[in-house]
Amino acid sequence: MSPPALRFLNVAKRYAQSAVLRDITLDVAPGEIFGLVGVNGAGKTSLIKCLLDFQALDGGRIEIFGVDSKLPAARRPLAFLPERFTPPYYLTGEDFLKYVLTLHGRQYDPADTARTLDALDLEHAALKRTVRAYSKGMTQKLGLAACLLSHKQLYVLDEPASGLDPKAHVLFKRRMRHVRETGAAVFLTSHALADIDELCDRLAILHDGRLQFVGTPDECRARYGADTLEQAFMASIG
Ligand SMILES: Nc1ncnc2c1ncn2[C@@H]1O[C@H](COP(=O)(O)OP(=O)(O)OP(=O)(O)O)[C@@H](O)[C@H]1O
Repeated sequence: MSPPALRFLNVAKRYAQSAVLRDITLDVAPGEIFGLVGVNGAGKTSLIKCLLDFQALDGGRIEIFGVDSKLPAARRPLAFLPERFTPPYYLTGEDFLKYVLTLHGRQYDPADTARTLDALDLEHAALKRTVRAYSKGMTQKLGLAACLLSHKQLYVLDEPASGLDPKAHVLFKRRMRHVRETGAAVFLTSHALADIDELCDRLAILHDGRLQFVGTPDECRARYGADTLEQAFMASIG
């Protein structure tokens, strides 16, 4: 049996004396879109930083396709979009994509790039401009394009729809479904519960450092006797 795309096993993380993650255990399957939700400061970005080995764990273990996430090789099948994506301002969009693809060990493919830009509604001419001239939404689209062009098996996206206009938002969700069809896994955070409901196969609610719920949106509503995911979320965080 193939290993999960992501496995968190009894993960614990503290900052000084303050526990931010306690006993987090969770699997994400290949071909699954998984959403992590929680109030500001719940620990979502901290969990992602632990997964990427940007921060050391205080307990537990994280595996990426069965490999300990502390090993650099574990992160090879993964593309990551940070919460505040800020590419080097002096590069053109095209230079940035070429640079990232080099890091991923891939050739720059103009046809693939054009398709990906269309899929995110980023005008092709923008690639010739330096990133300093980009709006917030354009910058976010560039970051998403860089991830998608890597054609990885796992996408870790911290608030990927942040700053996207309504059209790009719709196109982004369409693209995520396409990614799922290829068998890749997506682990994303979002504050937009409507997106989570529409897009995610399963979600986890992180609160007070613990997972309060893990399951499908329907299971979440049923668990809390709620009509909407918003109501269920509010009930889950008490
Ligand atoms: N490097 C750090 N040192 C100390 N405390 C930190 C550090 N990084 C995060 N924290 C604290 O850990 C808690 C969780 O932060 P984190 O950024 O993981 O939350 P989040 O769920 O991603 O929040 P948001 O939804 O606002 O992005 C917060 O209380 C934050 O202040």
